Amino acid sequence: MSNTLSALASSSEEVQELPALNFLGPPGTYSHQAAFDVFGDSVRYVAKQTITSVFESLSPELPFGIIPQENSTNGSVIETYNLLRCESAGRDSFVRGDTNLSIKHSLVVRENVKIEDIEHVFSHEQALGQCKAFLQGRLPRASLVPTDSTASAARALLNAPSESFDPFKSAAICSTVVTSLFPGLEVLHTGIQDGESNMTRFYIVSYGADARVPWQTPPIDQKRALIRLLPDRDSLAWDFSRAIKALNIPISRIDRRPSLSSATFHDVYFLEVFAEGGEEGDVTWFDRVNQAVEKLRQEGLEFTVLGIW
Ligand SMILES: O=C(O)C(=O)C[C@]1(C(=O)O)C=C[C@@H](O)C=C1
Repeated sequence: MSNTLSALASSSEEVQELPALNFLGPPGTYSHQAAFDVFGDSVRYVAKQTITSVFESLSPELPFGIIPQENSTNGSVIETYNLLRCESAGRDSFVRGDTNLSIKHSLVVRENVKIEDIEHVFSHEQALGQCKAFLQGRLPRASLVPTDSTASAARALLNAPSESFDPFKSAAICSTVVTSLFPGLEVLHTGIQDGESNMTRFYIVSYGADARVPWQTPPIDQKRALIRLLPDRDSLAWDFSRAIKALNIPISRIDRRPSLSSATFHDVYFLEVFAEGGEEGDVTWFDRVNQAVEKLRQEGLEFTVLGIW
């Protein structure tokens, strides 16, 4: 896996012709690995610095992307839901599928750094949140520093020492893959995530609802859709069951973020719906979702379909 990821980080002419897929870089992030599992060598991988820039860079030239959506230990990825609040979601960019990756974190240091030397631990805030027990048990006094990604935290350890940063007193939490991509780093501990199973789910996103997704290993037929709902009143005075009754379709999860309006306690809701038992019958999943949201329209509720897959 690591060799393949590093090969993909280089850009041959053949690769230049493949459809581009934005991922949270640098190479070696979990987003990169999750993308590689489903797209293999069918896309050109374009590393972006943040989850926000993965999403905001979607365009006819950079039509595909992958963004983390939730983790089984640490919960929803807030940056992703904040992006899904924007007007461009459901107008220009759409969710086209999802994929899961089992996440095994390692504590990585610059060669020869010992655990007793570590004063600072760098990583993406999701990874820091997924390793709480290890950090409290083994590095209770270390300061925890959030970074744009797990691999960028590891790569930063190779920087020269400066007044504000000492790589010889620092560690990163990331995948072991990173040590083969960035020589000079070594693994101190593996499997440091809390709990036995730690899984992150990612959304595959595209520019335009119809762009053909270049799956190499397509996920099994998923029959899901994501609907963004915007109540007209403040969320404390709003009866959510109105929307659930109107939709009348199985709902697997509801997420909620403050809306982008300036009204106090005005929240936006994200409802992920699914076809029970993969059922279809005479009506396609696409039509079923559209019929369900038509009921929301009849109720006078404001909504946007962010993706049907
Ligand atoms: O930083 C990375 O490696 C990422 O791909 C991001 C991310 C996330 O935001 O959830 C992805 C999977 C893990 O849960 C930790 C971090």
